[in-house]
Amino acid sequence: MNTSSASKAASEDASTQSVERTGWGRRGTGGVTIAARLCFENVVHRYGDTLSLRGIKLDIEPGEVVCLLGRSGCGKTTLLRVTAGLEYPASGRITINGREIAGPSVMLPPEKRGIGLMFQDYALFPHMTILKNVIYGLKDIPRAEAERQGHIALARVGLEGYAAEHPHALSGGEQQRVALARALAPRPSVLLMDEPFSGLDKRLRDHVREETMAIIREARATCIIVTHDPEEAMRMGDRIALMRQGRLLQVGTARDLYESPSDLYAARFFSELNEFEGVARGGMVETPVGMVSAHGRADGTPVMVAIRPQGISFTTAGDGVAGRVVGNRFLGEVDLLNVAVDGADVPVRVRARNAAPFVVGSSVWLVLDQRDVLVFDKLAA
Ligand SMILES: Nc1ncnc2c1ncn2[C@@H]1O[C@H](COP(=O)(O)OP(=O)(O)OP(=O)(O)O)[C@@H](O)[C@H]1O
Repeated sequence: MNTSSASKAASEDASTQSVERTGWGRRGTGGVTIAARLCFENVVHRYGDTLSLRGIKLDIEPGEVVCLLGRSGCGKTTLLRVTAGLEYPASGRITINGREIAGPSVMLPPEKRGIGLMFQDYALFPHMTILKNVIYGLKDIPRAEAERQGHIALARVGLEGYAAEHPHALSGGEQQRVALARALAPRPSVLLMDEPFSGLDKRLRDHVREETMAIIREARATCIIVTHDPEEAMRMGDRIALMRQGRLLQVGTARDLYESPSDLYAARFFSELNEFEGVARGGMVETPVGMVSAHGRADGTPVMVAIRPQGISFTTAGDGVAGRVVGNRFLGEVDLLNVAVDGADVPVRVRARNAAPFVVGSSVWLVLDQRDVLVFDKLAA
């Protein structure tokens, strides 16, 4: 046995063990995917003169779920399309388990990459049955085997009774699951999902999202999920990759990005902010709602201070910064108040519980929780 067949045998052995561990085999719900490492090495892409990806570097661990987050037009879909083989990178390399799938020497066609792709609109064929939709990508195996695997994939997503239906007979959530079954049927080692829940209303979305995550974890596919929604990214991603204008601005866990955003742009993604300009003096920065640490910045350094509305609370008269309530809106879990304070051009936003007594016109005193204060160099803002 040569080295490569030995390692292949080893990985097959590993996959057999994982069959037993995860229970795929016992429940007869289909074979496992061998999770893959997906690496981007300086990937650049252009649409004519538009630079849509400006040197993407990212290593995704086998079985890891990375959420790609960013504003419209930042290049999320393009990165998925380049990975899937639907677009060519201008330069750079993409590898799966060290094997180049796109780069200077190789450009594998989409069907040879072992990648499943799920589109935002599900892209189901309306004239085909659910089973035919699911087995659409299984062209290289005999029809009977493809149908067997199609039924297994439908069982995996809890739609075994729907094989003979057509897409229009299914709800939005069921169509989403058909699309997921189709993406998983060829047992891809990498699964790419473009805004997979955006077509669903909020209540259904939470439910379908949890189900989908359970299926992805069970399938052990390495996964990139594109989303606009930071909370969705925090709920689903092992890591979040925040994109801006064709670049990865920051990659890390939800906690990394929330607590230590790389700049004001990244911070704005994860919460509403009160923003103040300031200057470091004696290790502190003065803001209209109190003094905050300058985190070691030299005197005279211009900074932007960002304070989350939930980091400002009310204290007893005379203990904090004086203000006057100019707005109070009940949001259910909390009240959102606008408070006018001296030195702030716009009212300060405060999120607080049990704030009903603070009606418009009330005098209040504000105090800061330093955990909700972020300070950035002004140049980086
Ligand atoms: N087919 C195309 N031809 C020319 N430019 C394109 C094409 N597709 C996308 N672009 C441009 O490339 C950039 C990245 O687009 P992309 O669709 O990847 O962004 P996105 O982050 O997925 O946006 P959205 O969240 O709105 O889907 C944008 O400036 C966009 O206008």
